[in-house]
Amino acid sequence: MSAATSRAAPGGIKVDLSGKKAKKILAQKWNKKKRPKKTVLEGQEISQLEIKVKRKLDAQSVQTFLDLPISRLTTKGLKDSGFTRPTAIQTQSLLYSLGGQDVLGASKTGSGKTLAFLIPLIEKLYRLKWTKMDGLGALVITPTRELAYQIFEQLRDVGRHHDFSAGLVIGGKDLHFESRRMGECNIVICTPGRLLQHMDENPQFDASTMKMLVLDEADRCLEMGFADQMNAIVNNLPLDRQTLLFSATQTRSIKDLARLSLQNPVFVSVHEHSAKATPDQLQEYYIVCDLAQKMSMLWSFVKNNARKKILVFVQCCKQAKYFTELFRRLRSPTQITALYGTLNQLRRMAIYKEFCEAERGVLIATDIAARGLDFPTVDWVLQLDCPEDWKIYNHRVGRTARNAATGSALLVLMPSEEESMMKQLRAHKFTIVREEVNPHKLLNIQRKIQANLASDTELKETAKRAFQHYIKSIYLMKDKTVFDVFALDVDAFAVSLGLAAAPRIPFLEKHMRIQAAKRRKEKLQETQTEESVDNIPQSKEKDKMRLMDSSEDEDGEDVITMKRKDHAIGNNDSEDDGHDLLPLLGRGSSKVVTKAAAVKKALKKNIQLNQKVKFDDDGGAHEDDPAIQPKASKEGQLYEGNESSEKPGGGIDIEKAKMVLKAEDAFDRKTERARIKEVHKEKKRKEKELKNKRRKEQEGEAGEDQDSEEEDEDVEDEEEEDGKEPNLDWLPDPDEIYGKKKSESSDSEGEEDSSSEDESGSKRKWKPPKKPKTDPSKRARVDWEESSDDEDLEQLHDNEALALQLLGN
Ligand SMILES: Nc1ncnc2c1ncn2[C@@H]1O[C@H](COP(=O)(O)OP(=O)(O)OP(=O)(O)O)[C@@H](O)[C@H]1O
Repeated sequence: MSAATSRAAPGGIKVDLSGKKAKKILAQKWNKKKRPKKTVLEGQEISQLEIKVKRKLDAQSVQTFLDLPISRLTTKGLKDSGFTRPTAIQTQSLLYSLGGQDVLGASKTGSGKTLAFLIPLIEKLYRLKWTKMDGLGALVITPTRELAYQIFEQLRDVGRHHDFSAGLVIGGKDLHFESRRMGECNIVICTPGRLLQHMDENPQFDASTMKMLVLDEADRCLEMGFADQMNAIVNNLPLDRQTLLFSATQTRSIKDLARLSLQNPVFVSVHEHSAKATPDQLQEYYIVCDLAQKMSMLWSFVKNNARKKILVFVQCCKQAKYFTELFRRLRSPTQITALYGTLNQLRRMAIYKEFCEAERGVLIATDIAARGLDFPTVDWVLQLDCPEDWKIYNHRVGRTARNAATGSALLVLMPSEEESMMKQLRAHKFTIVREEVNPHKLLNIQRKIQANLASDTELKETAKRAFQHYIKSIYLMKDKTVFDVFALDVDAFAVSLGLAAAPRIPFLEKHMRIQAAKRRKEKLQETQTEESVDNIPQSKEKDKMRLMDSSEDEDGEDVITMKRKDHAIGNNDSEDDGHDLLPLLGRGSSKVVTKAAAVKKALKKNIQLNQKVKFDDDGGAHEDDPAIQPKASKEGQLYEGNESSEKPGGGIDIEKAKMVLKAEDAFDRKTERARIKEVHKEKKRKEKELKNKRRKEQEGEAGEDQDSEEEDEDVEDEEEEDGKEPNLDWLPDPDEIYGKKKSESSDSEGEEDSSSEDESGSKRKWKPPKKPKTDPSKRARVDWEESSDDEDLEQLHDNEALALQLLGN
């Protein structure tokens, strides 16, 4: 078999055939006299094989691959690769697939499904006497690049004595580069995304000749959002093909796909009646620990198992990246690497191969490593973060204890995840033993982490992103019975990652705001229809909460720490029902209840309103309820006197009420001004008395003249105050300015006005004072004055509502 990749192929496999030179070689080989001779031999064998496959074989009679109707070249390849006895799934499925039937196969992880579909694939093309010139004969679709690569490697191994060309189409390379090679491939192993791209953009892609389709881990392809595309792919392939579909987990979606793509399939489920879902030799454990403990837990585990080969699963790429970088800085006692989707392809492949070859070490990976990957001799699978569901759990733990080897798996669950996840796992026949964490054995590395982050801003950024992406991935999880983002102690989690405080999580804040708004709208609609009086105090309470909450929202703080049992994304309203988000989001407080409406409702029910108590300067309490206080203005008194006649039929004359309110306001203002004036007068009087007393003591009679002048001044002031309506306090103080100028004149002669005379006492011509350029205090005062009008207006509106109540009595 030749491989249409640029890699050198071991074991006599012919390598990359492309370009003019390759075509020339191909033509020469084709013309060699040896070729027809070989074809005659092959023809004879093929005829025998055709007869054999039609015979009904008993699975019990199959001990080795030689017992099966498999070509000599394939059995030789199998033997050379170390495979002599087929596994259960291989025997069971080969009995049908070699005969040309469609097969839907399921078996435990590591039980040899890859060979179960590769052998019939090779045999099919061989028996069809497929040559390089016949184009595409078989297509294998698999979810991840690593898995595609692994299948490709196994194909090269077992098919080493055949003369087919095979190619990997997994992206990461130029589309034209792949296009050229695809035209020369008899077998293409691909990921669904890249295959679709070729179908859409590569005119040379021709699947019309195809005879065999393999869907490996098809359920994963469907989960990755390729359901429609997968259906489109299979519908565009020739109908006279054979289709094989294999997975360790059979789901509803896979059965739907099988219905579409397989014709009269044979269902081969080897371990269907097994008491345990996972390989018998796999030991499964779980522990419960808090999110903030996970870091120490991982470090302790790595330290204690430094001689082992460990695969660690985490929730997202950023975590894998951060943990790896951090542990390297902390001088991990063993080699530590990370495998995740956002790495470039070459790096991914290099890491994958490195871990395959390693005897010990730690690989921190996301779920791209969960399916199908066959890392040899993994001792431990540690699931630091809970898997999405039982299927992912199954695939993850399946990376150890493969093909009769032993292995152990440890699942770390948070208290909020335990009940629901364990229920799910037990329902699917996973036998997991709970272990207790020995707190004394946990190595606390928090200080070390913090120290590292303090000296490395890049690492700190990585930690921040790990935090945010983890929260986001939990939030996006479908199964809200297991994953409750609001149950997470984010502050403690941030600290455990070495961060001083929890970074903001804007998407979550936004989500919560949207949810709150939605609920408010719903509530508004509800309360509009049922004006239940019993709701009044609640509404008030909720309104208060809403206001508090909105401010909290804006700050973006304390959003996560509150508990909530579910938080469906999108429109899953029904799930939200019955869960209490009120304390934070003001759920149900959506109706904006005006004061007037509240008062009306209260009055209807004779609810006693709270009384506002005002304290005067001497600490005396006065009730400030306008309903109790008598009207002070003329208009008010008049209105009060005629109150009963003013509201015929119990109605309220709002215009009149407003007018009375205005008059009352004006009266209040006047009274207040008079009070202030009185206070000033009193103060000045006291000052004057004091001065007089002093002067009398010091100067005797001479002080009397001075006093009378001052007295006059005071009188003037008072008169001015009496007469002035507008407040002119904001104007610059002329005394201050002139005084200043006077003192400045001596310092800056040149700036002095030419009209001003010297200090000899001659008259100074008045000039409007320059407005000080910056005088914040005064400007602030002007602003305040301006805004006070608005406040007055607001006050007016508030008072209006109170007046309504007043009038309604
Ligand atoms: N007949 C066999 N004899 C010995 N070893 C085998 C045989 N068939 C497969 N193996 C080995 O068993 C291991 C697991 O095989 P394979 O990866 O095909 O399992 P799988 O069922 O596809 O697992 P998964 O469900 O995880 O994808 C591989 O290392 C493979 O080389």
